[in-house]
Amino acid sequence: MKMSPNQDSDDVVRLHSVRKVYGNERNGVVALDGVTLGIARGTFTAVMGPSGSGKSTALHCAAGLDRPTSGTVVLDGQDITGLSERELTELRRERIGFVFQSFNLLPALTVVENIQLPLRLAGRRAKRTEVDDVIARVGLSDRKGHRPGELSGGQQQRVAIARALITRPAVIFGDEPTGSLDTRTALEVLALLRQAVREVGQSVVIVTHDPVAAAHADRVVFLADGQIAGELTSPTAHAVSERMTQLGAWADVPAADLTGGLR
Ligand SMILES: Nc1ncnc2c1ncn2[C@@H]1O[C@H](COP(=O)(O)OP(=O)(O)OP(=O)(O)O)[C@@H](O)[C@H]1O
Repeated sequence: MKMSPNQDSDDVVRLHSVRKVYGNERNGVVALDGVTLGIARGTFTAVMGPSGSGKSTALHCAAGLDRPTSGTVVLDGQDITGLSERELTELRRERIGFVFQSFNLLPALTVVENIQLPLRLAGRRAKRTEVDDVIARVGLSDRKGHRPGELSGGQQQRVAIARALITRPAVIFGDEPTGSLDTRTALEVLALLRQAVREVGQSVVIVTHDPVAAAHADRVVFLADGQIAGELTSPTAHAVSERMTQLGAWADVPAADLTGGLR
């Protein structure tokens, strides 16, 4: 395993000078413009920022779903920037968990089968106790044989969380994991993610537009115009909203100026 010289050993993810340009450098869209960011292991991080600020791109680069144009990404101690497609697929399958806004469950499979799927794909046999334990943790022990279509949105997202937890990944990435849930269900899902961080030391990184969701995190990192535009630790929903308002109001100011202005 290759460690980057700037790697903090407690960082489960580290982006170093990550730049992502869609299209070519001259006419393309600069989605990330030199992002350097470390995510401490065993913490819950929320990424926020105005629409188009590069949040999803940052998450996709960190998770090996997208390749930076330049810069490096170190995940769980491994520089993933130079990996082949096959190696990236394996990495995503074995060391990363994903929770999406749209749940992405397989409709023909039962709850248990959906949760076992990542282990099966990795050629591992799921121990029944392991699966039972994770199902109990998300509170779906009485729904094991149901199919996704027979479950509420919140229950489906809980299946997705169980599926993400089953491989004990280095990091769970969530792209708007509560985006399609009502307030109360969203809070339940956030509490589950929080619990995974607290009880098993899971590392979780989510992108969200919701200050209440972000307030469940240990740390909120703000992006604006593809650059880091500040952060909050132990955030409150109010403080997050205020910062978002400032970022929106200052949308035409270069992000470099914002960083100074916010501190
Ligand atoms: N596949 C793509 N091709 C071209 N441009 C893209 C592509 N994906 C994203 N972009 C552009 O890159 C910039 C950052 O997009 P990104 O989706 O990362 O932002 P975001 O902060 O997640 O936005 P939102 O909050 O609206 O989901 C935007 O200007 C977007 O239009």
